[in-house]
Amino acid sequence: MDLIYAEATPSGRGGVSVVRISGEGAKSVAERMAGPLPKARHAYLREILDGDDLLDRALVMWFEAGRSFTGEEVVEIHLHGAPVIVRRLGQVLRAQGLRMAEAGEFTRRAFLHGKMDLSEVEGLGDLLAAETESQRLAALRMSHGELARKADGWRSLLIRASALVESSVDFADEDVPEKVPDEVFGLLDEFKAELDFQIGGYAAAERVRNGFEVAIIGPPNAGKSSLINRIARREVALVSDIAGTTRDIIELRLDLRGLAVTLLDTAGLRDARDELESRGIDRARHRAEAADLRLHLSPHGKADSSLWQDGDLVVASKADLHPHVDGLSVSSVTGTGLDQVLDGIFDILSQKAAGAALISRERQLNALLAARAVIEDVHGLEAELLAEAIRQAAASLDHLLGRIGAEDYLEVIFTSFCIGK
Ligand SMILES: Nc1nc2c(c(=O)[nH]1)N(C=O)[C@@H](CNc1ccc(C(=O)N[C@@H](CCC(=O)O)C(=O)O)cc1)CN2
Ligand SMILES: Nc1nc2c(ncn2[C@@H]2O[C@H](COP(=O)(O)OP(=O)(O)OP(=O)(O)O)[C@@H](O)[C@H]2O)c(=O)[nH]1
Repeated sequence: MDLIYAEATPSGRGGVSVVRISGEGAKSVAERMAGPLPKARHAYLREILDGDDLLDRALVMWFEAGRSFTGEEVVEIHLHGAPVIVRRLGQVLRAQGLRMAEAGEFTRRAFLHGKMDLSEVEGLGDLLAAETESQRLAALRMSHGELARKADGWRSLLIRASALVESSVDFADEDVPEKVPDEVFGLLDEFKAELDFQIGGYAAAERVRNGFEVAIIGPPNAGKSSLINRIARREVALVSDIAGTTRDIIELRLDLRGLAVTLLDTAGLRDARDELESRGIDRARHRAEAADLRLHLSPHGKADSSLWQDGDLVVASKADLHPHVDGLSVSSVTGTGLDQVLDGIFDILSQKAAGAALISRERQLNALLAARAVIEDVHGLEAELLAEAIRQAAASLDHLLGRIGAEDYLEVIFTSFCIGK
């Protein structure tokens, strides 16, 4: 594989810029510029030379093939963080025949050399995209192989089951119908329970990864836009005392005490006065129905019964104008009650988040559903068919970890990566 390089740190001015080189010969490329680098994984402060020209004084280290992030020989040059220095180094490297890496190419090489499986690559992608603590934690677990280790455990169950089935075939008396040992079904039931647990917790994990949706709904002029503005601490939605101001849905991405949440401001619910308002209300209803939680907002703290779902939150608005009512109330003018409303949302969503599985992508879900489907009705199957079902379940696990069929998927995932990762 050819030698590639890229800036690993974000481009621009900063304290330090790291340029990474990967591929066979990376070390000699670096030694030509920086002098001898005797020990792998040791940082050397060196003058980086372009011929006789001093390019920078930098920290340089190398990693031997097989013991690096990509699995190839890797060099890191930690330069002063000025774009002009990075640019100059790039020129020198290209002059030596190196090529600038594509987005995700270092990680792709790590995958190709078995340093990471597909779930770890996905976890790394999530980690780089994480905006909140819960996203960071879930991504970190995934990128450190937690799902991969689980899947290896399941694979061991299948291997044991498969060995038991084989032995029942091998030693069966020709005249007596072979009997599959009960233990096989015990193992498969155990596997099935693990799959069910992950499949059952997929939706919550997906929400943690992509964010929960909370729709603020209520009659016109209830103060929905004012509330979302107060939470955003800026004017994301227009506020007016004209009923029916909000028509389209306005989204606000929030880090709510570590959870990623999208708040939706929606059109006030009433019999629409015109076509445009009517379309806005339809939209509001659809999004509200599909949301993870509805916050019913109105001056008197009444819920909209046509959109009510168990566990919804009811909040009285304009608390500065109205006497205290039972339950939650908020004033977007004074801010009274705002923390309690946010706490209320957080409590409900964090309960949902607590049910999160490890799998959080549709691709992962599909792999597990496929495994689940082939072992659904195995009880009483004869040995040959049973062995085949177990093989197929194991193949689904191979899909999960990208041992089969990863190529197309990698293309998709790496387009979301930066150059240098
Ligand atoms: N300077 C620097 N910092 C970094 C990275 C990096 O590449 N360079 N990372 C890049 O993402 C992350 C750390 N991840 C890394 C993962 C594996 C290896 C590595 O060398 N693995 C070898 C050796 C393992 C060992 O000796 O324990 C291997 O897996 O064989 C290095 C960094 C975050 N910080
Ligand atoms: N006193 C007081 N007035 C408020 C409060 N919240 C909103 N208002 C006022 O109520 C009116 C309607 O507020 P909006 O936030 O536009 O209400 P909305 O629910 O988004 O209205 P639609 O877009 O018509 O559905 C505006 O005049 C706001 O200034 C509040 O907490 N206290």
